[in-house]
Amino acid sequence: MQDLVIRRPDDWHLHLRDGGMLRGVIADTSRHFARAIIMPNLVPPVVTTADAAAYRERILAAVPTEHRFEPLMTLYLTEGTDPDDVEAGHRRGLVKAVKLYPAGATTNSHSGVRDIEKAMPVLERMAEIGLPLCVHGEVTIADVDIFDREAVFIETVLDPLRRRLPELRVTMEHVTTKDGVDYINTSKANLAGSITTHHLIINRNAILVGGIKPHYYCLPVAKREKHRLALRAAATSGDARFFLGTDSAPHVDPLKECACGCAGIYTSINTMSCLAHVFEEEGALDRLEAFTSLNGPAWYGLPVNEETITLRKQEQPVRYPAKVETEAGPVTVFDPMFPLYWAVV
Ligand SMILES: NC(=O)N[C@@H](CC(=O)O)C(=O)O
Ligand SMILES: [Zn+2]
Ligand SMILES: [Zn+2]
Repeated sequence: MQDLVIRRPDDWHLHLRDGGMLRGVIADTSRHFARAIIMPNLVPPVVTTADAAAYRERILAAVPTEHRFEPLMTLYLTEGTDPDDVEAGHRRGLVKAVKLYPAGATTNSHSGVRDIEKAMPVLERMAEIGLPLCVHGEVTIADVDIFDREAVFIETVLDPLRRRLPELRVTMEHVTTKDGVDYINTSKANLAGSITTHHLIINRNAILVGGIKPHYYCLPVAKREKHRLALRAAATSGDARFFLGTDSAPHVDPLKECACGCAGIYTSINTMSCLAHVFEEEGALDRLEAFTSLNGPAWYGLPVNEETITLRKQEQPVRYPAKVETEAGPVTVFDPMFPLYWAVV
């Protein structure tokens, strides 16, 4: 038996959805995580400070009474977003970031940004007030190969934007490529990246070898092995620019297991077990805390959590359910394809 005590972790990219799904999944996060950056891609999206305030109340109402959990709210950037509303939400401490979805890039992104020019007044205001922009970094150009969409986004959208607005603080969310890791590593300031649990574990073979596996499909889609290795190196490096954003993204099974399945992998429930396994494999258990509990708060300007959690390596594998049952329907849990021995006790 081996114990690892770390500060309570936070999740810097999480989808909780709403209604019955929210009620079904929230405890899997609030059991282990103290805070999470909540993605605003509901239908309709969380666009205004008033939307975010109302959504926050719905989340808090769903948290089990025995858990302490703070949702960190984000606004969904549209071409009509009002800079004054964003600033007001930030000033009152409610809005922690604004999220850029290129229109059509991922789940519920149709209200996102088509022409970044139209979002410049908001982005300029955010640069002024120090409010981070979270980006889903993929282009949506039809003739760009889906495996290249992150690298092309960095070159054609993100880098030009950062040159134009060097003061804008940008979180590259769910980095999936070596290109992304390299871009962050060479940046001097105002850029950080979140990395998911699943992208540290699977490459694109998981989706396609031996039959099509919809529960390994997410966006950005998992890439080649060399990219997974670059993500592992970044996550386990201790470098303050990289931190955990699980991108746990529940969809009910019928919407995954069909002819046009949704993108998203549900990892909230077993993320800490998976991460301890990965960090142990990389000989970096001593840097797990930086990735899950220290680097994120530093980037978002928040205090670290005072509470701790204990991870224990057990003799027998930890049992997680194959599916989480919610009022909205069953949600399949991420299967790392190896037994997990680390449990949160
Ligand atoms: N990651 C995903 O595959 N899906 C996310 C959207 C996103 O984060 O891109 C979702 O909302 O389902
Ligand atoms: Zn995304
Ligand atoms: Zn996401």
